[in-house]
Amino acid sequence: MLSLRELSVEVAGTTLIRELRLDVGEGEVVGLLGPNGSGKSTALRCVYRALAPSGGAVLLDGTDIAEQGLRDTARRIAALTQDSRADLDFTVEEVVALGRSPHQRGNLRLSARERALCREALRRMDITHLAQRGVLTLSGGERQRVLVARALVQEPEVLVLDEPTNHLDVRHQVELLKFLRDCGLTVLVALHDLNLASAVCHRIALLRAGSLAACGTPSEVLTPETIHAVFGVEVTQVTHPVTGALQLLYDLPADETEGISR
Ligand SMILES: Nc1ncnc2c1ncn2[C@@H]1O[C@H](COP(=O)(O)OP(=O)(O)OP(=O)(O)O)[C@@H](O)[C@H]1O
Repeated sequence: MLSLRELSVEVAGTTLIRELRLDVGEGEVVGLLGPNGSGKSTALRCVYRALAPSGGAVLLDGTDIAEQGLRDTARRIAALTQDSRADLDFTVEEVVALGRSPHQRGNLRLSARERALCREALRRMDITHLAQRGVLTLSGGERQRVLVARALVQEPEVLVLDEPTNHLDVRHQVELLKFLRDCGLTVLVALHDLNLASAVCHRIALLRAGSLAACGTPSEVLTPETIHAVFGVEVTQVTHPVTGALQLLYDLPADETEGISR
């Protein structure tokens, strides 16, 4: 269980996160949603320890992660972040293998089991055909899938992802989110697409100006009233005719669309 306990972040006298309290149960997928600048990335940075909170704590199975070594945390929490980089002149295969580094000491020498793990991650992310390509030659979406594969070979208990669907085409967005739903890991994922979040997340935590505005199942949180209060847009709720998932249609005012040439 991952728990954010009254997590607060203050930078240069400005409060970016205010006493955020959130639990992500084992095997649960929780979506972190909210407008630009509401604090999603800042909260996630505290979880993968790129940032130390000014108050509160991040607990993993009841233990404050700040009391563990960074390597210990990296064995248990893998992150795909907006700052994740794959800009070394390495092949895809080499970058994915780097996911094993928290489990190793000294030179990276993979066992047969670890090599099989890497092959499986390449297959899952549909990048086996890119294994020998230099990462610098990849498209944004291909590179994003390499970073997810690298996180998977870390064999974490918790996956933290900051807008992982960035750069992905619609097929790979759907496949990644389906994978997150089915992988059995504890997942905390920042997303902008409310409909994808509704389809994949067990629960949604909605941030507004660094505070929790709402938290609950997609149908509890993604109400027209809450969406209007937090994002300032009008939506209509519909039920997906096939999956039964709650989906939102955005109500664009007619007078503002009249001028758009078709
Ligand atoms: N080091 C910093 N110093 C000052 N302000 C910061 C710092 N880091 C983040 N902020 C501010 O904190 C707020 C929250 O930023 P954050 O990146 O967490 O938002 P977000 O919800 O992830 O946004 P987005 O949806 O645009 O990715 C923003 O207003 C940002 O400008």
